[in-house]
Parts: sequence; C-alpha cells; structure tokens
Amino acid sequence: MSRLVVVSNRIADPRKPASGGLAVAVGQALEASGGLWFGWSGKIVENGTPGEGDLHLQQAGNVQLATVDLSREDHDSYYLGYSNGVLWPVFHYRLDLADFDAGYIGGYRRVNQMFAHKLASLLKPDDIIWVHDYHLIPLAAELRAMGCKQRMGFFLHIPVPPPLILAAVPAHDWLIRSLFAYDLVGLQSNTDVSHFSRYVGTETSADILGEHEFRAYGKTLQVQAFPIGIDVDEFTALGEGKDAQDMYAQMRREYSRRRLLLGVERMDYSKGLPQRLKTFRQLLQSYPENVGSATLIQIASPSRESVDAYAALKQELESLCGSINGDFGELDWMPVRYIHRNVARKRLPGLYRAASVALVTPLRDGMNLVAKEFVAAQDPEDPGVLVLSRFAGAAEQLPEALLVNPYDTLRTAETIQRALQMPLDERQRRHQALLARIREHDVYWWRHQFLAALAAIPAP
Ligand SMILES: O=P(O)(O)OC[C@H]1O[C@H](O[C@H]2O[C@H](CO)[C@@H](O)[C@H](O)[C@H]2O)[C@H](O)[C@@H](O)[C@@H]1O
Ligand SMILES: O=c1ccn([C@@H]2O[C@H](COP(=O)(O)OP(=O)(O)O)[C@@H](O)[C@H]2O)c(=O)[nH]1
Repeated sequence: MSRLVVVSNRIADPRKPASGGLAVAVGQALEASGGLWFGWSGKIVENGTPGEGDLHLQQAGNVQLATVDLSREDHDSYYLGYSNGVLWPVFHYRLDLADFDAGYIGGYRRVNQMFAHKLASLLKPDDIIWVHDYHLIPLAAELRAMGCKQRMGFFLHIPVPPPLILAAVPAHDWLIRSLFAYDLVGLQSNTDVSHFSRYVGTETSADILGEHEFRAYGKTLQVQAFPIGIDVDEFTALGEGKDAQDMYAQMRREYSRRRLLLGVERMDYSKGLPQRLKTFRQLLQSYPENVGSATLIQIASPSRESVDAYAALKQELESLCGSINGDFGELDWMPVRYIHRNVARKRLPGLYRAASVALVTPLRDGMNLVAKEFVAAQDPEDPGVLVLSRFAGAAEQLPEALLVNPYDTLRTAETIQRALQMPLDERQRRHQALLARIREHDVYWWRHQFLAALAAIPAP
C-alpha cells in the first residue's frame, strides 16, 4: 500500500493537543492511516542562511514527523510576508490589508524550493503526496522540476475569492499555473470551486473540460469541493474528560442565573471580532432585558502578532471591550469577558456546552471548525443555538444554524435575541439536523473523499 505523505506549514504531534483547524484536522486524518508529516519546525534561526534549514526527524506513534527550521529572513518573507501579508488578506477579500511588497515573493519561492529539496530526499516512488494550504502552492511544481512523478494533491483551507480579487495577487498567474502541477486540488466549498473556475475561464487560456476538470500547460487538473470536518466522537469524548467537565461545572455555577454567549477563535481580522462586539452592544441597547443578564465570553487566542494588521486589531478589540464594559457594566456583572490567550482544546467542550448561543460570525472563513465543535458539544436534550455567518464556508453545509450577515449589526442583534428566546423544541430540531450533517461529513469522510479522488486519477 502507498504511504501517505502530508505537507503543511504548521505541523503538530498528532498525539498531543493542537490548536488551529488545519493542525487538528490533518493530525487526526494522518493518525488514522500513518505516514509522513513534513513541515516547518516552528523554530526561527536568528542568523540563519536564507534557503537553508536543518531537517529534524522524529517518530510520533505511526506518524513520522519531518520538520525544517527557517532562517529569520525566510520566516519573515515567506510566512509573515507573502503568506500572511499578501495571500491571506487577499483570499479573505481584504485588499485594503494586503502588503503588496514585491520583495516577499522571493522568500516564498525560496522556502518552497527548500521544502521541495528536503522532502524529495525522503520520498519513495509510490508515495501519495498531499500538500496543504496557501503557504505551499508552488511545492508540487518545484518537486516536479526535480523529477518527482508521484501522485500529488493539494487542499486549500482558505476561501478562493472571485477572479477580479484573485487577480490582485502579485504573480497570480504564476501561482495558479503552479497549481496545475498537482493532479487534484481540493477546496472547502462549491462557491470556492465556482470562483476558481471563473478565474481560469477569464484569466488563463485553460480549456474547461467540465465542472471540475481543467486543461492547461500540458496538464489536466481536477478541482472539487471537499468540506473539512471534525472527529465528532473524539470531540464528544473530550467533553467527557475531567478538564471539560470541570469547565462546564464552573460555567454553570457562574451563569446559573445568566445567559452565556460565546466566541472562540484566533485573533484574526477575518473572524469579524469588532463587528461582533458592536453587535453585542446593539443587543444590549435594543433589548435591555439582556443588561445584567447576558454575558459574552470572547476568546481571541494570539495569532501572527508580528503582522501589523493583527497588532492594530488587538488595540481595537481592547478599546471596544473597555467601552462596552464601562457603559453597561454593573458592580456584580460585566457584559464582556475577553480572553487574549489560547484555551486548551480539552477544556473547550465544557465551555461550548455551557453556552446558550455561539457567535461564529467571521467576515470570511474557509470553513470554521469551531462552528462544528460547538454543535458536537451540545446536550441534545437542551442544546444551545449556533449563530453563523453566511460568509463562513461552514454555512454551505449548516443551513439549520441561524445565518447572519456579520456586517449588519442591527439584524444580527435581532437574530441573537431570537436565538436567546428560541423554544426548546426548535432548538432540539435544529441541533439534531446539524449534528447529523457534521457526523455525515466528518474529518474521516473528508480525508477518504480526497484521497479516493486522488487515487482514482491515473498516475502521471
Ligand atoms: O498556522 P497559523 O498561522 O497559526 O494559523 C492557523 C491556521 O489557520 C488557518 O485555518 C484554516 O483551516 C481551517 C481548517 O480547514 C478552516 O476551518 C479555517 O476556516 C481556515 O482559516 C490556515 O488556513 C491554516 O493554514 C493555519 O494553520
Ligand atoms: O483558544 C483556542 C482557540 C481555538 N482553538 C481551536 O483551534 C481551531 C480553530 O479552527 P477553525 O477552523 O475554527 O479556525 P482557524 O483558526 O483554523 O482559522 C479549533 O479546533 C479550536 O477548537 C483552541 O484549541 N483554543
């Protein structure tokens, strides 16, 4: 049987808890089959030589971890610069936040070349290679240039924007051309596939052979939606653990007379945090019965803090939380509890279960696994309500959530009020339907569908 080789910028020991949707999902998928997981070690070598990095090998159960260090210069141009300062904002429709400094692209190419070089030395002829996310789009092209003939698939965890926006990426034509070195490209949603297809139709000379098949640069490429999921049973079991139970008991004690609203994410401008806080303020203004009663716990775990746009967001959030608490708080009640720290994933199910409403309201998101985790953690007899942005990839799959436009604070506040007042039978009905959907399309379904589609493509 072929060995599975997974490549992603961020990797994690699958036996240990990880945070960040990609690391959690890939770790779970890889642990099921075993194989090799290759990526950045997380280490930055201050005076290291650009394009060079030590390779470390380690065995973690049935998964071999191969990691490479990055020099400071490579880290800053490849990870902070081109990946998170250009590709991330543009793919999340935020041209205003992109730093179009052409200098970054050199570092991005250099690190992809170095990764390809290190990885090639570890490959076997019949390996199946599965590359993840926007940091590594040109990896297959680099491997092919070195003569690698293995089957290669790519999964993009973030959204594909419409063609006009995608074409704002410096060197977008080179980037999309390099995707054709893969045999299969997986995207999160049908909307993403349709944006990709329109880009190919308008910006390249590719032949569109079918809804999912494109031919260009002497190569045929399949592009399909494979929405990522969670391991529902693993998450349910996590909820039965001591950490989650303690968290649940503590929250129930503190909020026995109050309603808990919850937001959990990395502190990222794509997650719509300022809009959410303004909406919560609107809720307190429009429905004053919530004053002294509804509390928003907002966890915003630190992320990419050396990128300017992230540092500015932190200041904005601190100011919004301060003003809401100052304007509405009472001696025995604070409306917002804001936590700028990572909360261990093993504690999250208890928090999710204690919440009456989850606010998952990104301005744009590839998928959003927190939405799915919230559903999995609920008590089916007395479930909380999911308020979900229609701009999250998850919205395509979860129509029984209360879908909102997060920019529209007035109507989103109305929807939150509806969630707080929703009768038990409607909550149960919606939860049952949502749970069935996340069970059917779980992380193992995702892995199996992608790898089966890749295996079905004739070897190059
Ligand atoms: O590695 P970081 O820079 O710390 O960021 C964490 C991850 O964020 C992004 O996650 C995406 O993947 C999730 C799973 O498919 C998806 O639910 C979410 O909507 C995406 O934002 C990023 O794409 C990953 O590469 C990062 O590791
Ligand atoms: O303090 C935190 C914040 C987030 N997470 C986890 O990080 C992942 C976030 O994934 P999602 O797809 O929602 O967004 P991403 O961060 O990948 O954009 C989920 O598994 C969360 O449970 C966590 O463990 N602790």
